[in-house]
Amino acid sequence: MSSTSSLRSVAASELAAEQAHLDRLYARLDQLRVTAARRRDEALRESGGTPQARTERESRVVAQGETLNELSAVEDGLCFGRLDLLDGGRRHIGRIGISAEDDPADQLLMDWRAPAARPFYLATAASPQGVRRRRHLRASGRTLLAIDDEVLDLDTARQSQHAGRDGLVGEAALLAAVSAPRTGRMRDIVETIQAEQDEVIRAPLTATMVVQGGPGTGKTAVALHRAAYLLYTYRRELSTRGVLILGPNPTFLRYISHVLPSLAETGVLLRTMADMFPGVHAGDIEHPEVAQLKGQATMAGVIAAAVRDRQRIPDAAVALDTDAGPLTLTPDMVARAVARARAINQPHNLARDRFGLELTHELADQVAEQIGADPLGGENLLADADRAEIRRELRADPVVHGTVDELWPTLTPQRLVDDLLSDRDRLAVAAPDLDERQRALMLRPAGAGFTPADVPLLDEAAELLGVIDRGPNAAARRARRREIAYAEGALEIARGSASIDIEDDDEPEILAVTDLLDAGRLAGRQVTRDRRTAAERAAADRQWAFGHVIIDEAQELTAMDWRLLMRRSPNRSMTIVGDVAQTGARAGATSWQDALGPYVARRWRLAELTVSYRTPAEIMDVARRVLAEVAPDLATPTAVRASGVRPWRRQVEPSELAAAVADEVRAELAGSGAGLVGVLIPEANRLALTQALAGLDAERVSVLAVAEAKGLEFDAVLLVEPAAMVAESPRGGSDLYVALTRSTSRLGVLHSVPVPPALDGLAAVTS
Ligand SMILES: Nc1ncnc2c1ncn2[C@@H]1O[C@H](COP(=O)(O)OP(=O)(O)OP(=O)(O)O)[C@@H](O)[C@H]1O
Repeated sequence: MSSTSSLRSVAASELAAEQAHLDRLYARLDQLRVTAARRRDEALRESGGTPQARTERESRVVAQGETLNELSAVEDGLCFGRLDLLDGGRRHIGRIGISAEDDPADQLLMDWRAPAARPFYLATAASPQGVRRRRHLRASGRTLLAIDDEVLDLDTARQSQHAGRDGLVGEAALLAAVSAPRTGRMRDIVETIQAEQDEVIRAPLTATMVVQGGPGTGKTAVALHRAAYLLYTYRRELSTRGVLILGPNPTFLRYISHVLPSLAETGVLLRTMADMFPGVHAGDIEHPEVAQLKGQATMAGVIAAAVRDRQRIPDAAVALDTDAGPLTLTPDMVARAVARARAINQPHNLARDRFGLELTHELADQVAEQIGADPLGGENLLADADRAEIRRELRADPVVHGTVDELWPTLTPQRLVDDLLSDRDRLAVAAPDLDERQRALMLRPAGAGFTPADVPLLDEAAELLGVIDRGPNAAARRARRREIAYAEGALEIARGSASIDIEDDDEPEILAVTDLLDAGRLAGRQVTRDRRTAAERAAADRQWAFGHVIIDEAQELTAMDWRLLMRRSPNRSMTIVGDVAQTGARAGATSWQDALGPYVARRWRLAELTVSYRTPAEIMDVARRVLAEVAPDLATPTAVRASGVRPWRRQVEPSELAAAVADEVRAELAGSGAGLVGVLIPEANRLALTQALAGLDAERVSVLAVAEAKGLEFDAVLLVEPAAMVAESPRGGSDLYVALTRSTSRLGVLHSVPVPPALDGLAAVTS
């Protein structure tokens, strides 16, 4: 039960007291900023000193700069709540923690991520968690506007006998937040996190957790707040190893990118799959069927076969004109050298030296045969030292070098994949299980750019090829990698033999070693002299092992994508966020167990989000009918509110469609509802509609195919020709479900051909 008090009904003294506290907080914030700026400037002014002193100084400049960023990011909504406890205590809750200048123990403001702030999100009248009253503060800038109180003490609640509005925490603040017009940038939800979301945000670091939830249930918001929570709680581990957040497309990354700084966090790498291979930007889009083929797990075998195919055994003997005289390289000699080089189980580029050595041995034996043979048929007359000398000479022989290059070339992943996808014969050898048509589909000209579906293939190739690291500090890097690999192995064993099954026990009482230590720490701290942040270093290092990996829209990932990501997350500390009902990619997931099973068996935890904060009840009713066809066993989330606006549909002549869409968009822009308009279209209509809408307010209007609208939201959505949208893809039903649920309040459908049956019930309007 909750009671809400507005500005008018709260005693003026109460407001004045809160404003006074806010004033004190802002004064302290200003003071902290001045101190951080002064320290940074002092460090900048210092000069000279030993290299170590310089490095330390630079780190201080970076650290103070980060502190300043954090302090400026919390200006708006610095303090948004207060808990009054049953024991008489009181805590103000805000975006960061602030203590009094003269007494660090005097906590003026509690960071929302601190354990003591948790009751702000969890306490209810039925389970008050020591809280008597929860207060939401609404401010504009530094001025307090209103106070919303919820009394959680059951006695007080009973006495007041107000009409009950149970279930949601901080209902007034929540409804205000979800009803506000959208700006095209995601906002943080720290003021109104709900209990089921809080469970996910504060789950232990080591878990592999899947967050399944329908559209608008806050999966993205929760994932971002989890990143902020983890960085706050496990700062030491994560500041060295970083957190990766993977999203579906650049528009989506732009949409969410400012949320984390406003949560006062850095050290996070935001990426799409297209950028997960350093040095390659996979910009091109390709046919969904090709992407599907490239996403299948069997492609790992195809890449392995492509690498083996580059370890060539000639069909016939080859004559070599070496400095030691003419020699004959037979297929048998090469086959023996290849077999011995493969037997050392090293990646292709690293095993190449061994191949060269073995080949030289074979050739040296031939030279020895020629010049050391005993004419009387006895043992070869050459001494070991003579043979060694022959081998040395052959190793330096340019003809032998050239032969090794030809038979076992040093390869980059880019070259291997490019050669494979642009050569019919190579593809036929490496992918015999694909049929002619499929291979023909995959073929493309040499040197054509890479696509996002190529990225995991490049990564697979890089694993199998190995990198010959010759840059500065290469030896140190190799040593470091060996240490981490060893440590990860040790942790994996510890993890595998843990007696607790995390599925069965939410709060394991016995700490496993992996709860205490990760490989980075086990192996010693990540190399420190590098001044870049963990995120910057991770971006440049293909083999970086992240401290935590967060994946949004994870249902879109293919089996090959998962392989890449699991390499970046050897400790499997992951938050995997998605909705299997919204899968658009043909090789995307329809079952979490199928996607994750190969890596974590059943050791993953499922959290479900059930309330939609975006889509109003009227639109959710329509979406429900679509979902019933797409995924009958999944439930649509419950809408947190109704908008009072009925979704509609209007049929027009095909020739009038583009103009009708433009008219509707203009009407939206001119209407009273501020905010964004999303025009969601089938690919086939893109050109006509882009032309028809050219010149309209680009800040507020977006014309997008469904794949581009994943994860986004608009105040009003116009859905164009849904039947074509459904027909365009084998996952068309899911696309329609995604499209319908992008709206926060208004939905209209414009079509020239009949709509899919699930939309028949929409109110039909004429112009
Ligand atoms: N506790 C909350 N308080 C206020 N707003 C919230 C809360 N949870 C979610 N929202 C808002 O609801 C909207 C939908 O959230 P979000 O985009 O994270 O959902 P999603 O589950 O990722 O959706 P989709 O599956 O469609 O991508 C956002 O505007 C978000 O800010």
